[in-house]
Amino acid sequence: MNLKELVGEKAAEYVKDGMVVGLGTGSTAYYMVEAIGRRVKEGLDIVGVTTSNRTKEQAEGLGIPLKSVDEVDRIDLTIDGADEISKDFQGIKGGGAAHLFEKIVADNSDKVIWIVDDSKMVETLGAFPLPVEVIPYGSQQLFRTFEQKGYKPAFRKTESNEKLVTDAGHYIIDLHMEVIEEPHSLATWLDSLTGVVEHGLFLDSVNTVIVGGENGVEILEAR
Ligand SMILES: O=C[C@H](O)[C@H](O)[C@H](O)COP(=O)(O)O
Repeated sequence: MNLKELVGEKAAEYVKDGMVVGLGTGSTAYYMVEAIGRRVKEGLDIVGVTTSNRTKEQAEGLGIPLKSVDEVDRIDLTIDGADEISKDFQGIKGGGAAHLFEKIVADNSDKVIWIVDDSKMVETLGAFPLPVEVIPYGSQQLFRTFEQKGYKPAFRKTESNEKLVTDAGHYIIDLHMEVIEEPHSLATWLDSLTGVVEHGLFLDSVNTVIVGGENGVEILEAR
């Protein structure tokens, strides 16, 4: 079993009958969705809320009952992957371009679990490029603003070298900052920019991190 599968299966154990469960996106979340799908086939009674078209297709294929985020009062638990997690449990997400829907689902969840392998645990955020989801109209102007700040922006591209379009119809500009000393002030600044829909800084968001390493699974309580 690889580390992504290990943490995915561990996280699925947190899901109980009657829960509304946020289903994250990515190669690690994939295994969690598979594990929940197996439990649903065995009789687990839950409703899933997906965070991307990819996860929706996977969950539908597994027969997991689904509702949209707007059809539920509240989400009991969301399980998702992450791209980087700092010592104080702040995170970067969006490597799979799903962070807008993921943040909406996380913000409406009573509890959030992230599942990662230990290579994602870092001292300080920033080595992973920070995804910023932007409205196409005016996006070149935002690109210039990021360039002037020295953030080394790059539009996320598809394999055919087109600008990637997210599930919500936006572009992504990745910021290559190397080190993010003050994630909260950066988040406040990004939030203030017209045309920025959402960025990949998930601050004070996670409750529990399940980390897979060569010695097995470690469970870290963040808050
Ligand atoms: O947009 C994608 C999500 O934020 C993912 O959860 C994140 O990129 C981690 O993905 P993976 O488990 O594939 O490394």
